Amino acid sequence: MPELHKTPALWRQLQATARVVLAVRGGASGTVAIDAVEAELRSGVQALAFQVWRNLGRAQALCALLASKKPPPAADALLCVALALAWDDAQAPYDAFTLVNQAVEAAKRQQETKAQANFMNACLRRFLREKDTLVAATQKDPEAVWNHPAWWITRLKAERPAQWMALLSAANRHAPMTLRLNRRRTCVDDYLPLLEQAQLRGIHRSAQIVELGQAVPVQTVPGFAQGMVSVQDAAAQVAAPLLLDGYAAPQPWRILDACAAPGGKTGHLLELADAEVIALEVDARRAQRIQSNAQRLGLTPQVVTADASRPDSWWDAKPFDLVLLDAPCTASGIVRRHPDIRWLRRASDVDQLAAIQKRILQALWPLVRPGGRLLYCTCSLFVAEGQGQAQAFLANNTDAQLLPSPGHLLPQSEVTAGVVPDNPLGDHDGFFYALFEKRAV
Ligand SMILES: C[S@@+](CC[C@H](N)C(=O)[O-])C[C@H]1O[C@@H](n2cnc3c(N)ncnc32)[C@H](O)[C@@H]1O
Repeated sequence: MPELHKTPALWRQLQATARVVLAVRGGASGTVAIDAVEAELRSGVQALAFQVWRNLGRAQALCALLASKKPPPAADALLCVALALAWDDAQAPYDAFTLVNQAVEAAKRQQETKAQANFMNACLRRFLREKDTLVAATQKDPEAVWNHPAWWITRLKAERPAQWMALLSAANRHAPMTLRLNRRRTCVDDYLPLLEQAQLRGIHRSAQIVELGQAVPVQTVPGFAQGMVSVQDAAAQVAAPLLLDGYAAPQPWRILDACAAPGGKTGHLLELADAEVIALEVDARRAQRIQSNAQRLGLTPQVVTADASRPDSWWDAKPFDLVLLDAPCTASGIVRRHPDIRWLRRASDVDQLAAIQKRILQALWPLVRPGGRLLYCTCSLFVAEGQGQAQAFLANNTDAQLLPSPGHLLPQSEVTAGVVPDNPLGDHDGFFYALFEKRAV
């Protein structure tokens, strides 16, 4: 008889989710930790883990009230998973009793938490009895209210006194699934009917941007396999046109996409321009993704695996017309898509990453030909990785001038003044853009 498809037991999913949460607490990225989950459990665990990260501040505060002594790491992670999923009836994927029963079952059935199963049972039963009082008691803890680490909240509050609450709320919402149309293969008029045939709602945002009414597995997006579309947030789609539009030097242009993997912006550049594009990436495994993404889109960048901050090791001394530097950053602007990031980062990462960004920016500037452009961007909300970086760069490089640039693209933003102005925009990730031109001598 054929085996009937069965959903894995919830206690197994909770065990795997707690392992993923523990891995991120230990410094692994959520994506890598979820990829390591066995295939049968993976999609369920991803949904649970995302919800846990969006509620982990509250769960940790509840855990501190319930357990006078912090349990060992594996038990603590499982306890936090149960509390994060059960504390709010409106969001809970299962009723609180089921979650508690299954979490205790999960604890009993694995070596690393077995010894704490009775203790966890006592904590979680008390939680069920006193839920409202306990939740109310966590209400004065900012980490519980905003579900971000305290250092992050403090930093955002200081940098954006008028917007920090809106930004933190936006970071806990779900992001839309946004497509970029490959204008070499389709256009809005041809593509929207394909979505309709697939019974998907497409919201037409611009010539190349279509937002889906609901997220679906990427393989089921019409025309994805045929390279008609890519999945890319609307803020990330600002990069290629910003760099290319209005650049008047004779073609073909020589373009460097530094820090290129997985190649989202490389593909966009090649969709828009007939140019020589060199896609540079320091991580060899990630560099392979540039190639496969470009292949799907029918594009041919030259992929080079090397360190952008060390041009002596890869540059052929031919200047670039245009350089796109999408620098490594805290990714604080894309936490709604990667809710683990806020728990992975440490306060010290901001300055460390800003120093790396500065080093790469300084190393690449001499590679731009006079009259050429460099677009600096990060998917960060923090000033040190955006406006601060751009201001320091302008102060240190008198041959650089700032062209009209969006500055910080903030979800839910209001306008504030500055050398690089903040930008008022709607529902997209947080990004920063500064476009520099090298004065012709
Ligand atoms: C923000 S991601 C780039 C995203 C990419 N531009 C896109 O649109 O798909 C930053 C990338 O820079 C790479 N990277 C970090 N340091 C680098 C360096 N020194 N040289 C080259 N690449 C680097 C990282 O491995 C990562 O793939």
